[in-house]
Amino acid sequence: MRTTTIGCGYLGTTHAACMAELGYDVLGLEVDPAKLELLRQGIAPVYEPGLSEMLARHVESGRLRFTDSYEEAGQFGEIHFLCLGTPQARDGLGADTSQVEYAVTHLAPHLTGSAILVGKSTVPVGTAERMADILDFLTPEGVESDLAWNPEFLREAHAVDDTLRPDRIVFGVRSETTEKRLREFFAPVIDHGMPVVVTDYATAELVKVTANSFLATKISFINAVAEVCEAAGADVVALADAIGYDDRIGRKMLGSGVGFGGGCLPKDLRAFQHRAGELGVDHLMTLLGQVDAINQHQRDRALQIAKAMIGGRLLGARIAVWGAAFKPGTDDVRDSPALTIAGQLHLRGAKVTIHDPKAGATAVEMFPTMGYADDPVEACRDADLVLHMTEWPVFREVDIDAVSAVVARKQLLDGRNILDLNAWRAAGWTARGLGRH
Ligand SMILES: NC(=O)C1=CN([C@@H]2O[C@H](COP(=O)(O)OP(=O)(O)OC[C@H]3O[C@@H](n4cnc5c(N)ncnc54)[C@H](O)[C@@H]3O)[C@@H](O)[C@H]2O)C=CC1
Ligand SMILES: O=C(O)[C@H]1O[C@H](OP(=O)(O)OP(=O)(O)OC[C@H]2O[C@@H](n3ccc(=O)[nH]c3=O)[C@H](O)[C@@H]2O)[C@H](O)[C@@H](O)[C@@H]1O
Repeated sequence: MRTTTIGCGYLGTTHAACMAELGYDVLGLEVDPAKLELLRQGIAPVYEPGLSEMLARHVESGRLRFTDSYEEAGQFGEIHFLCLGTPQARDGLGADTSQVEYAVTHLAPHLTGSAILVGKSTVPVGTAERMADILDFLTPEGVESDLAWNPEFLREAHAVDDTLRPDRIVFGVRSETTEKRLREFFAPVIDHGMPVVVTDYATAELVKVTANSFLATKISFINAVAEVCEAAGADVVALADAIGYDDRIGRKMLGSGVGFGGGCLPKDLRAFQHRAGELGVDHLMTLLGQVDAINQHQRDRALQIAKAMIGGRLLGARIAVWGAAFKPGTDDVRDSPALTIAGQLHLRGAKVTIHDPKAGATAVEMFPTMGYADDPVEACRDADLVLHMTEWPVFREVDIDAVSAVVARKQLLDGRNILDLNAWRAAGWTARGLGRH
């Protein structure tokens, strides 16, 4: 069977390669010429563990191809996945759905046979209904079309595995025929006992933003508690372990530190906040606003602590920053706490040197004027302070003596509350976390 993936960024590239892995003939559509060129050569435009090998293999075999033509995509297959970006709107908190709307508008006139458009992008509730109206209006006579919303829950750094083995699938549909066809399409993924939730458009759209907002709330909650721990002399890591043993709470997403970033959690939280406001649900709007504010505050807090550690004067101070990606396992620096904090220090006159195992190139694109080093120890040469901002394993495994030998002052701030502070202290360092002993 043939299928298309419209929009080949972090989500779409993984989706396209994984659908080829499941045995489908896949055509990916991407409008960015630089990305398209890479994709056509079988090179992933983003770093994601396991993705580049899979992509190269399927491009080589011809099972996976790429185009920038909506006409070709419309005629290629009958199931079309919409993986377009939905960034935060330039003029407010809401989501910009123009890429999705463009795709539906340009794909619909070229559809053939009996086509289904399957939205995977994260959108404000009400978008699918609107897209279905556009689709109905633009579908050529004699062609059958339908729209489904199938939100995506994959995590970057685990994207391939999460796509091939998701923990649930949600289908927002308006017809049983479409549900049946989607179940058939996803049959290789729908494992025995894996929950499949079939629902309406609005619920499917809301499941996605609710899930991300809940995860964000957990993180902001523990970070707010970390500040209490700091004030009271308690340890937030031991606290999170203790509450996490309760199954009803769980330890996941209770990692404290500089907070959440990335291309999704922050913008989805804000878009949901905005939509809740539009729908007149003020309590939710206020709650989500607080979650966002607490998260932003973690970055300021880390900045203030860093400044205090070097005696209050950033101008001319040398600061090593370990990590640029918004989390380990990716080269994605969108709304990254590490890069935001590094950028702020740089703008205030500090000489910042960053090392990130995979996100160096994407970070340079965003902040070309900061310093970059090829390894964690080199980043620390002559540093007055080392900031651990993204918890790549290489930073946990670093040779403390080697770092001690190159720094100007032995000072460490662990912004992810994950390093063994006592080991650093034993080597003569002033080492601190956020809300931690
Ligand atoms: N990145 C992730 O881990 C996840 C993302 N999502 C959602 O999936 C959607 C896509 O996210 P990402 O892949 O991260 O965004 P992205 O920005 O990396 O990818 C979007 C891609 O679409 C392309 N594009 C833009 N306009 C186009 C058009 N008119 N026609 C064809 N292609 C076009 C862009 O050039 C880009 O490559 C968003 O709604 C996001 O919230 C959902 C779950 C996970
Ligand atoms: O919609 C999306 O794009 C995706 O957003 C998140 O996935 P992702 O952004 O890849 O990363 P997470 O692992 O959720 O981490 C998000 C941020 O929270 C931070 N985080 C995570 C966990 C934690 O305990 N503490 C914490 O600060 C991470 O450092 C990172 O900055 C969700 O986990 C996915 O289910 C969802 O599909």
